[in-house]
Amino acid sequence: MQDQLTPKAIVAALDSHIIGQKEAKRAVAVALRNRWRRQQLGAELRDEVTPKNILMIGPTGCGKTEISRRLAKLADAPFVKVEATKFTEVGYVGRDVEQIARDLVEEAIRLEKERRRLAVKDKAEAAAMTRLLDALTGKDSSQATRESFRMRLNEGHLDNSEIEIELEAAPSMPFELPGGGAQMINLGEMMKGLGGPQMKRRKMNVHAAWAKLVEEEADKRLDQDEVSRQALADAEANGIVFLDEIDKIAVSDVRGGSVSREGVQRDLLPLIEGTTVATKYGPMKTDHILFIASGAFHVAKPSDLLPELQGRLPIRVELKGLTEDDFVAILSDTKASLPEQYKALIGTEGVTIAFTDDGIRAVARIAAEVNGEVENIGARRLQTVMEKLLEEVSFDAENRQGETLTVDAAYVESQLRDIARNTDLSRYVL
Ligand SMILES: Nc1ncnc2c1ncn2[C@@H]1O[C@H](COP(=O)(O)OP(=O)(O)OP(=O)(O)O)[C@@H](O)[C@H]1O
Repeated sequence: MQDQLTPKAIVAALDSHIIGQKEAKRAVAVALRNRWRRQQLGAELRDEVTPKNILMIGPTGCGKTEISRRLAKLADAPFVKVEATKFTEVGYVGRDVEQIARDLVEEAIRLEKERRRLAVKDKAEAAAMTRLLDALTGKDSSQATRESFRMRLNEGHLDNSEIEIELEAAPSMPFELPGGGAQMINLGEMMKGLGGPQMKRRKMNVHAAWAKLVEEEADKRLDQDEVSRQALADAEANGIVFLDEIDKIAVSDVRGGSVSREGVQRDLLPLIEGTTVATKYGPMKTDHILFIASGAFHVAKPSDLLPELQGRLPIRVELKGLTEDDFVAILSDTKASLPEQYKALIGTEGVTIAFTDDGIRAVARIAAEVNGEVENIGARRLQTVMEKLLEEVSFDAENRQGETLTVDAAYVESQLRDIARNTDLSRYVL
């Protein structure tokens, strides 16, 4: 799978979700491909090749996070987003930036469990069904009773019935002791030594109970040590960290109380240059994490960053502010676009929504106008505009079953024109 993710294939996949921003897409595509290329090298050279981190420069809401998140999803890579300014807040101390690496490992654990749960799904479901039937019919119930309940369960008839089931009380995963990630105790193992994990009775509906039981049975079948080992390796080799608002820590002028911006840059540096962070799953090397830093750079310039940091973000790409035409394309040409989402949601109530081309154009125009007059929040504006546009039908849908609502320019005007014209009002509503 990974070997088919050539830069062109990656860009094509990103194109179905993100309009424009060609340069940024190419940069992340090459960065991802370089990871695969590195894996093909001999061990000696492989260690020498470090990622070329990326600095994305562009206004808010133009696709910086979206490109990075989609890239991670495509590569099935662990991904975390952090606001760089978070570390300038009062109460933060230097070491806290290491939390970024720990969060990345947690994310890798989640992904690894998800992959492995799939492999044990059939067995876990069978065991969960036995426990569910025990709870519903009693352990000694006849085969016939169990069969009839099994059928009703499978058909979903019992989904909303309340049931009491026994679930593990303590999580069977290692936890961290205060004062250091390297020390750890495996609570699950300790519990086993004491005669198995503690169970706790809980009431919930059958639907929720089924999900919990399957998860518990799947986790029992996972080798937790193996999960930790794989996840750690995955975070080290494939992790992607998105560092937002890097421009806001570019000028070292904050005094009095909060951590200075330059201080935060200095703290981040070892993480980006490559260091080892103690996590509860073991030490993690950060050398090969891909960092994508991003910012609008309206005031500060990339050259205001510490020289060492500039050197660690060698690939610079500029993303453009989005225009009305881009908004039309975002609404019409992306996968699972907002209009498609609303159509499907309202469709569940038996109401059909039909967007016409001039309706879409009108939404795009209003979004662009409000961005120009109030504040430019990029494509995020489309969400507030669409929400307001369809507020009435969203609320009323149950009384309009069988109807078709045509969203054309006239309808958009009627719903939004007054608000859009009134700058004060649109400041609050759109
Ligand atoms: N070029 C684009 N094509 C399609 N959708 C976009 C585009 N740019 C932004 N969006 C949509 O707008 C929303 C916000 O975008 P995103 O989170 O990428 O902003 P950003 O550029 O990272 O801004 P910030 O720096 O403020 O986080 C997302 O829901 C995204 O889907």
